[in-house]
Amino acid sequence: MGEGSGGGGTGEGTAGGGRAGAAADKRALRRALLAARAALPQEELRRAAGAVVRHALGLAELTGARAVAAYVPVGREPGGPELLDALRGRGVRVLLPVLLPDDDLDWAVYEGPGSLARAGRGLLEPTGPRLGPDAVTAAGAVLLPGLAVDRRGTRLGRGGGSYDRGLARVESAGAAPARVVLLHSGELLAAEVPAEPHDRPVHAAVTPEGVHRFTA
Ligand SMILES: Nc1nc2c(c(=O)[nH]1)N(C=O)[C@@H](CNc1ccc(C(=O)N[C@@H](CCC(=O)O)C(=O)O)cc1)CN2
Ligand SMILES: Nc1ncnc2c1ncn2[C@@H]1O[C@H](COP(=O)(O)OP(=O)(O)OP(=O)(O)O)[C@@H](O)[C@H]1O
Repeated sequence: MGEGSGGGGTGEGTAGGGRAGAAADKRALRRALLAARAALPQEELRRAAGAVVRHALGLAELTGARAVAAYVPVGREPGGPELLDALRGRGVRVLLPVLLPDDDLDWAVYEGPGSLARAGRGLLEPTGPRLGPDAVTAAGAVLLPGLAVDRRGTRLGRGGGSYDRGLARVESAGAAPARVVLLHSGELLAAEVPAEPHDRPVHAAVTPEGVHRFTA
């Protein structure tokens, strides 16, 4: 069933339905989206951060969730750390990812701004006890990073397959938390994001404009 070892490979880059085609198309789309993020003015980033946090905190999907898997936005990612503090202030157990050497994710509980430390790749990660990769299965909702989503809810991530693996564990455990991606304006695409069999669509996307829900 595999697509060969390690996922790299040569001879891709041409359009066409195969999986190598989708992976190459994802890489090209990622580059374009990162370039667009890099061009966003500081003022827009500030405005977007506040609006995304506000809309995210209003999500019905988060009401009643005792644990929420989230992440610490870094660089030009939408949202801000206030989201984590606000959730924690509601008594929610906020789980944050710790990137493992193979790009899989471990998880630890968010214990406040002082409990984060700089890690590789510009990330801010929790310093508390690691709960193991299966800890994400306890989340009642998952807030995901992403670069874009299409109208079907297909999400484009950073390319590590980290969240794809986490969501596969969640599914194997029989859990079905809401999956919500946080994005900038313009990252809700009219064009389709190339989908691969391992991709799990999100239920909603939060942008500075508001919440967009997808029907499965
Ligand atoms: N804030 C945040 N945390 C997260 C993720 C994420 O996307 N955002 N991840 C989602 O899976 C995992 C980390 N995966 C990552 C994969 C690639 C790069 C990356 O390409 N970094 C650039 C430098 C940062 C930049 O874009 O400026 C690099 O290494 O060149 C970063 C994180 C877990 N934690
Ligand atoms: N459940 C899984 N188990 C193992 N590898 C996986 C799984 N899901 C995806 N992968 C691998 O991860 C790699 C990256 O996948 P993809 O480009 O879809 O990542 P992404 O969705 O952009 O990243 P992320 O999930 O971290 O946001 C692919 O090579 C894929 O085969």
